[in-house]
Amino acid sequence: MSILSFTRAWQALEEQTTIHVVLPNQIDPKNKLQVLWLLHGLGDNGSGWIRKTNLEVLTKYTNLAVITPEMNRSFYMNMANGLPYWDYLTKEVIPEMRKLLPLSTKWSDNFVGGVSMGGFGALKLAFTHPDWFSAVIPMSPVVDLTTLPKMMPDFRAIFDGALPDRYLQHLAEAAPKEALRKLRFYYLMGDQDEMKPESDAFAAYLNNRLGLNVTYQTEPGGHDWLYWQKILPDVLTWLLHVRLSDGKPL
Ligand SMILES: N[C@@H](CCC(=O)N[C@@H](CSC=O)C(=O)NCC(=O)O)C(=O)O
Repeated sequence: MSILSFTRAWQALEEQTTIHVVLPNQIDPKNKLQVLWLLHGLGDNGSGWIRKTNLEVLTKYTNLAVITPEMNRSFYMNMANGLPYWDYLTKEVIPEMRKLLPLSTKWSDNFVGGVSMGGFGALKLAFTHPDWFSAVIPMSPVVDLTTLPKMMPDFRAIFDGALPDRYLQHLAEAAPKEALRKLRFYYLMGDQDEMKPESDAFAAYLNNRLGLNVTYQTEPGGHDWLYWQKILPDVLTWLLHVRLSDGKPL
């Protein structure tokens, strides 16, 4: 595997960020790579996935590019008193990385996942751009923004006024239902995670109210990297099944 560390300035942010990329050794120029966009949580950065898991070893067997954008403490938003990270991600990072690397742009070849704040980001990307990804993997996602003050003392950098209630539900309800129902979700949550009751309810809402294809897996685990590094092999195995079930050679 190759690990690239890609640093440059971005127009939306007017500052430098570093994006980490895991690439397979064998790249066939005729077949563009399938991509897992893997999002980090609060207090972390894109390097977290590389430093705190065995991502490099696991992806040796998956022939997949993995991209971990740097999103700072943005909650995957254009911040009210900060930088427009959502625009940077959706209008710059994803299109630019696709220009620079041999990445497939097809819906069926793109997958998005993330932990905690990054799980929120993965759900937000799926609901706002359901035609960009075919599989969505929220791991211990924050699904209720009204709980933000408990975890993030500087939440006013993101939201000026009242915290949005049912933010993800509104996005999901506004998304084209046909496109949403084509997505496959693998939603993972630790039993010891304080946010589990919100996720139990949110996963049930996605499955039962919206009729989405959501596999909700809960097991012993907290809101931490011990749990996330433990579930990463399950995530990549589930993704392999999804990719193989599409009938394409990997
Ligand atoms: N109150 C802290 C919260 C930081 C924190 O615990 N972050 C978790 C992810 S939680 C959701 O996004 C984490 O994994 N941090 C990195 C680590 O290595 O522990 C704050 O305001 O930052």
